[in-house]
Amino acid sequence: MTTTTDTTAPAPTGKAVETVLDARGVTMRFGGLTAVRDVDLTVNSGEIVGLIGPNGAGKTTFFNCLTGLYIPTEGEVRYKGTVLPPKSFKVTAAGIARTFQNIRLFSNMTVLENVLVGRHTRTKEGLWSALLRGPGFHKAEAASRARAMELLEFVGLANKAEHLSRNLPYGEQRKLEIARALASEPGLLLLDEPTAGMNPQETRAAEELIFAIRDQGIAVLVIEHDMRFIFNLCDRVACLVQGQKLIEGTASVVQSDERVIAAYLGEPFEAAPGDEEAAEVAAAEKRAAEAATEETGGTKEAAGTGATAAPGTAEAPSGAAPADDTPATPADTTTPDDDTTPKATAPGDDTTPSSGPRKENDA
Ligand SMILES: Nc1ncnc2c1ncn2[C@@H]1O[C@H](COP(=O)(O)OP(=O)(O)OP(=O)(O)O)[C@@H](O)[C@H]1O
Repeated sequence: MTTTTDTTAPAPTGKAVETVLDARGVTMRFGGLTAVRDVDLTVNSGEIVGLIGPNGAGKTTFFNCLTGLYIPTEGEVRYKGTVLPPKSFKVTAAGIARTFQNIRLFSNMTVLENVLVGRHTRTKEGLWSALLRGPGFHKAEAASRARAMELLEFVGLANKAEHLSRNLPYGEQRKLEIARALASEPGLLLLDEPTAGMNPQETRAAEELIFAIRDQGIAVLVIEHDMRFIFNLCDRVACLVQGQKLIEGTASVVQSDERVIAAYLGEPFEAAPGDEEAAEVAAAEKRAAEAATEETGGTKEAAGTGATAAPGTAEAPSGAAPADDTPATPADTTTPDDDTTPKATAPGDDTTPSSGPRKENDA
């Protein structure tokens, strides 16, 4: 095993910085579509690195290339110096764990059982041992349960160990996914939109949890659309646009980059009316409608109905539930399904993310 070690910069812990993940020239093509093009990315020990980009930019595809779900068309991925095997369970065993954009828990299992499933790559007991249930099996099982409880304590779910996972609120299901990923004792944790569908309090708690994970010596690579979250959290951020890495740097460099702002928010439409103009139009329409009512002697109610409908205040689209806010279904943690199917979002889809880069952020 060759280990890539960069000793030029000391890690926060005082230890030498080690390159945990080294992705070089990763390209992933699906027929004629190049979802990821020649992307390089490293994650060092002690780091939290963010991966951002508009919908369809190739972030999840890149994650899938890192975790053995996809074999990159070109390029190479190394974990602590060793080229990763092209099988997701082997990647997990090597030391990379992940969570999914769409929660994938075993909904009919308890919270504790879900974490125990995550430990399978770290337990040596085989089929015969499990069937015969000898002393070795019981000892290993007790150790696994103890570790699983420790992890539930760590994420704040110990008091719900015996609950069915499907009964947990959404934010807690996401925490449970993280606990399950940690159960494989990874050196690198990949989080795909960990705060999707969370309220601000849950998002803040998730931020604290990820800092705590980093403090335990686990490097983190996180995809997120919530820019405030990502710029608060990450030591470094890389932005993908249409499969290519547009920029990589510290939060302050990336969040003030005009290309990132343009890619995320879209170029402002020059003639777009501001709030003031919209209010003026609304007032003018109201006056006109009132005048018309007086002339025709129509009812006040009728006038009000038509007149007060200011442009842009037409019935707002109903708050779309997060795409992954569906009850978790039993799924093999190593055999995901959704991520292997093409998504509806086209490359370059400029759907505005939930929040854009915030300059006021002091990250
Ligand atoms: N298995 C697949 N087969 C064909 N095309 C795919 C496949 N997986 C992803 N794609 C396409 O690759 C492009 C990148 O998709 P990907 O899901 O990686 O983007 P993303 O940045 O993660 O988007 P989002 O933020 O919406 O999750 C999209 O155009 C998508 O339709």
